[in-house]
Amino acid sequence: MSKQNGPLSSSLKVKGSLPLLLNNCCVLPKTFRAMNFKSLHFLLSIITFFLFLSISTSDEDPSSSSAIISRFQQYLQINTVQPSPKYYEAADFIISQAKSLSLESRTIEFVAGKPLVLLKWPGSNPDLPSILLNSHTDVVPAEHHKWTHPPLGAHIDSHGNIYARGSQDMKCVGMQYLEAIRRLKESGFEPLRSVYLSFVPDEEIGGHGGAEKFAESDEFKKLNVAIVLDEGLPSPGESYRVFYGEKSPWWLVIKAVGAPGHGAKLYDNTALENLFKSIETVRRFRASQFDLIKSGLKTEGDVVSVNMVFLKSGTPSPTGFVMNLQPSEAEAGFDVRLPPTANPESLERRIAEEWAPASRNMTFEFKQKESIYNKFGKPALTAIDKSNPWWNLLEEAVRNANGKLANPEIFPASTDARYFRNLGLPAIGFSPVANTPILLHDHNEFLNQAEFLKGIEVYESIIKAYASYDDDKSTESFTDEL
Ligand code: MET
Ligand SMILES: [Zn+2]
Ligand SMILES: [Zn+2]
Repeated sequence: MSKQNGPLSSSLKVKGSLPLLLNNCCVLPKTFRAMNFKSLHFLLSIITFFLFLSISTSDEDPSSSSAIISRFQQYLQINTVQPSPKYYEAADFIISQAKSLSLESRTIEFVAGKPLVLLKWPGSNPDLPSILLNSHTDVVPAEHHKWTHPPLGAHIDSHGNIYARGSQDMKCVGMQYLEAIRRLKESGFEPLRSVYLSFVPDEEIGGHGGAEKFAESDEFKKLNVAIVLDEGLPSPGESYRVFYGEKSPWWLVIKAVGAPGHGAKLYDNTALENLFKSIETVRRFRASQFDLIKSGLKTEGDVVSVNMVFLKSGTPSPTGFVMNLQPSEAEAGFDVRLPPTANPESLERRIAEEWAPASRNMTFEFKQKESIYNKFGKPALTAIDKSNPWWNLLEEAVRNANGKLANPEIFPASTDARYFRNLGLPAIGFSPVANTPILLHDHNEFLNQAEFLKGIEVYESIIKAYASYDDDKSTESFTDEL
């Protein structure tokens, strides 16, 4: 099920040849007098060679900004687009990064063909609970022709914006973790607690073959994790958004049936008429929830969101659809998300009685339906007060990196963090990306390279604070009290 990825290897660092070059320069005047033209030419060639070597090797310095950005681009260029992500390419890339950082690595396949890469930076006190930095390797599809730059190209424009699917969601975070560790190692920092990094598959299709199985596994138990960090959202402003809970996805399909007939005939009880009545009811509910946000009475994280994501009906023909036949079946799909404060029973009643009433022969099914409660029957929320030392450490660490946290929120969509919160573990959603429009799942997703680099410093500060935190009571209160 799981395999080690070979022995640890130390990082290979190519240094420039500047000292040698300077030595050459210093002896130049004296040597010059004693030289004929041929040997002078020879000496100049050598100098030019070392100058060239110095410039070209400084580009290869793994800590340089250009090397960091180029590694990010490489990861973005790997096609991990759902529904056919090239997971092994991503795994190979991550393992090669781990080797260059002397991190231990392991690949676990909870589902065949869906590797999860687990990296470890061992702490000096293995008895202390560990830190888990989670990120998903898959990305959602893109409509290539609607992008200004190809979604797998990682093109950098004149403003330094890197265009790619996954640049915000969430290959950026995976790479920022690794680059922060690179910097910490270079600074000589040694963690007290072990730091694990999990690169998981399938988040974008529910996480069932990835984080869900991982969180339930014995392998996970053995890691003795105290705190999980996972993705957040970019912040359009200066302050970093941060999340302590999230909405639960209910992916709902409503089905209508009705009498078929001539396309020219007006009659009652057609499938599409029945479906339209439901769609109108859902639309009114959606507007009522949205109005609560618009009026300022509630925030995005407090309301139920519902959006229609597909409509399916009609009788196909070689030229499109048959135009003079009213279909006998129709269905619509809705992405519904419930905040932790929702009343799931009341929403389910609403669906059965108003959105898909049996009185109109309507039926419904859930493609996904997750509880808002953790396994202890309590809302799956991470404490954001003094009772949670990890929260205070995060606030302080971000401040130390000259960043500011916005007020903590409920994540409006879903992330793998929910599988860890379900265990009663604290999990914080945080992407250190500010001054950036939110373009997750949108066209032209991009991230500015300067913002990406700044985020590495923020993680450096967080990982340092977390991995140094010396209190073995840090997990006790989280398993059953939330
Ligand atoms: N992160 C994705 C989303 O929120 C997939 C989550 S699975 C419900 O849509
Ligand atoms: Zn994501
Ligand atoms: Zn996503």
